[in-house]
Amino acid sequence: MASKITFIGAGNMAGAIIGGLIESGVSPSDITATAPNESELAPLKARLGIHTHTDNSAAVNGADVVVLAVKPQIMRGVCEAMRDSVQQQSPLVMSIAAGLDANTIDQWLGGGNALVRCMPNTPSLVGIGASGLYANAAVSDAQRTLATQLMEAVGIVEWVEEERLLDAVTAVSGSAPAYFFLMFEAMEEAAVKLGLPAETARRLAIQTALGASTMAQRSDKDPATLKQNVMSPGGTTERAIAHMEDAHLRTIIADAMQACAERADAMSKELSGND
Ligand SMILES: NC(=O)C1=CN([C@@H]2O[C@H](COP(=O)(O)OP(=O)(O)OC[C@H]3O[C@@H](n4cnc5c(N)ncnc54)[C@H](O)[C@@H]3O)[C@@H](O)[C@H]2O)C=CC1
Ligand SMILES: O=C(O)[C@@H]1CCC=N1
Repeated sequence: MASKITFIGAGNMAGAIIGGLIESGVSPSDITATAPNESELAPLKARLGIHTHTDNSAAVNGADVVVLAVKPQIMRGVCEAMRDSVQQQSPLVMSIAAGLDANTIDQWLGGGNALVRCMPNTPSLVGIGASGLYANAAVSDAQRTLATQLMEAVGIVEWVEEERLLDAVTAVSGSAPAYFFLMFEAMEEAAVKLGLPAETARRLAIQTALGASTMAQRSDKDPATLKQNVMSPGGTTERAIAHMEDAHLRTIIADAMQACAERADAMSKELSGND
């Protein structure tokens, strides 16, 4: 992928994707990242060897892809300030912001832009990301391929043909690393109560999640069958799972994901001025 990629914003998510891209063989010299302060950029430049800039408009010059990686709440100001550069350069614009619709961002950038919305997640940092992508009508087949290549460098990619489905992607993968981290916290706390040292409990819980994920990915059996295979009749797992079902864990997860998707939709309306 010999394309010049500029990241507007150099925080958690941009850092995760940049780290993954370099890990996958993209040359650091093809990557630029921006932030308002040199103090935030200097460690990134030193660690990864990428170009950095505090001027967004200047950083857009020469870019084939511009990844918008600032917080949704400041996206409007950031886009409007670099509108002229984007219009002149006509790069593929990729927004990773939660809940900001493609049309709104396109308008903030002057209109007529080829725009891909992407919902990534932080495991992109270790090359095991999961991203949902949506393209507006101005995106060419070649640009779709480029967006796919970019995000496949840091994990798996699923395209959605309806933009509203990105809210569901946010609920199932964008925000979801945090659900699993919560699970690790809870399992560690519970194991400590059962007498294990915290460090031992953490290592066992994390390794078990990795093992379960890897098994689920490689197996031709569905998760329900894999679960059943752990549950000996009258045994220990059956008791634990019964507790989770009785406590309505499925409903808790469904409600949490519904709240997540609704928040993405509400943010979009608030920030585009359509609420
Ligand atoms: N953190 C996550 O797990 C995920 C985040 N996202 C989206 O990614 C975007 C970024 O989120 P995070 O990386 O978590 O935020 P962050 O706060 O870590 O990073 C934001 C970056 O924007 C920079 N910035 C602020 N003002 C700027 C300006 N005027 N010009 C250029 N850069 C500027 C900051 O210096 C910082 O580097 C958000 O829109 C969020 O919705 C999407 C999926 C997952
Ligand atoms: O919490 C958020 O708003 C962002 C979007 C998905 C993950 N983090």
